[in-house]
Amino acid sequence: MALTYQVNAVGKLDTTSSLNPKQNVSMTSEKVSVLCGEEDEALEYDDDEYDLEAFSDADLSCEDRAPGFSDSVNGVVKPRILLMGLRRSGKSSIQKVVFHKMSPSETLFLESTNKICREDVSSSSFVSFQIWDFPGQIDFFDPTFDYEMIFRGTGALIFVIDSQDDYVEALSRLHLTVTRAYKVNPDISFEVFIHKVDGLSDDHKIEKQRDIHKRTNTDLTDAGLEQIHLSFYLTSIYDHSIFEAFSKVVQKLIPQLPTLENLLNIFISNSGIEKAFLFDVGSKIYIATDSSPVDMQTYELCCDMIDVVIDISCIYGMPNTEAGLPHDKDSMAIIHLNNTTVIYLKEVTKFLAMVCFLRKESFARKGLIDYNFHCFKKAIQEVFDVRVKVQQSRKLLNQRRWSKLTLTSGVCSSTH
Ligand SMILES: Nc1nc2c(ncn2[C@@H]2O[C@H](COP(=O)(O)OP(=O)(O)OP(=O)(O)O)[C@@H](O)[C@H]2O)c(=O)[nH]1
Repeated sequence: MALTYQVNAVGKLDTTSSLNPKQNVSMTSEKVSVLCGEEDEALEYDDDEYDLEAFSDADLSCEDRAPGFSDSVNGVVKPRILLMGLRRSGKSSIQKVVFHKMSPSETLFLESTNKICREDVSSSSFVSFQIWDFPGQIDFFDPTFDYEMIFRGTGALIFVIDSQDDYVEALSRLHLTVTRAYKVNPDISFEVFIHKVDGLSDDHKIEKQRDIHKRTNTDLTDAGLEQIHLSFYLTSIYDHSIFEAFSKVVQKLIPQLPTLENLLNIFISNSGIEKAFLFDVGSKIYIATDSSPVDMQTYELCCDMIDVVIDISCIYGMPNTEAGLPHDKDSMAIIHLNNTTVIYLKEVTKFLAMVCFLRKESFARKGLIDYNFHCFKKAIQEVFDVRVKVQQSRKLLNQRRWSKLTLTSGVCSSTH
């Protein structure tokens, strides 16, 4: 099923900021060399030839069971993102809004979390991780809480601070959490969400961020741990800031990020495109963008476009029985804004979509853009292929290790 529609939207987008798509471009794949910038004609090709779906799967489920390490047995070790913070700081709301499409007002009725809630997020081969939502009252000194085991397999630790509340206690908890986690695993990226900023004025937000930043760094320096780096984000579930912040956290866990960025740089510089994002459609997390700066307004427009595409697909699209989605890898959408900007969305896989910003004049060369997009898709498939191969060999290795272990323990028990 291919969805093609055009929406004339009235909106104002500042596209005057100079974007320099050519910076930091380097060839990463042989296939990329086929991207062309001179030709201006539509080229025919068979899009179905490259079936990226074979490498994608969707699994979004909240599990109440106790955390375990079964994934490493399968060879697929998903990076873990921990959501920590004081009670009622907004941890579960963040998870529900970003990954379950819960409307922000519904979070008012969320019950307090009383045990660790683990959730697998695998929207595509690139977006694959686990989120562990911790109850606010977790006690590190409780002997039943094995924090070493938890921090050892963690990729990112998000600490949520309620900015509308007094944050003195939250800061001492943050310090305790970060120092403990760092001692167990210095590779964790520490992310601090200064949350619920929707109730604050712009000046107030900046002031709070500066104050929190200063206090945490002073505490770390006093403890002789100034090498720990914390990243700060101002977030709210009532706007796009939470999606943007989560995008940045997830990007740090994607080892192929530099390759994806290079591919996007090459794609836009050869297609007359000003900005391109690679989105995980389900969560509206962007997993990569070109090297030009991201402004919030552009990101919000992308999110709005994805919402429009999903809504129209749900109403008019035929459900894809295989994945249960109303859109598929051939879906695309074009929105013309009234300031000569065009937003072009094209699905890369069932779960990933590219959203591009370009001027009307550049869009006249749609044939060239589509051809370059086709090459981009091929190059991405190569990156997927490498990843799949690595995972398969890891799986094989682990299976061998396990069968050896079982054999040894079997021999031991029979000799007793
Ligand atoms: N104004 C505002 N309120 C928020 C925001 N995020 C969450 N909340 C509210 O904060 C309250 C607590 O949210 P929860 O998600 O249950 O908090 P929690 O950290 O999971 O709480 P525990 O499970 O007790 O640890 C709810 O009433 C939410 O509606 C936000 O960005 N802005």
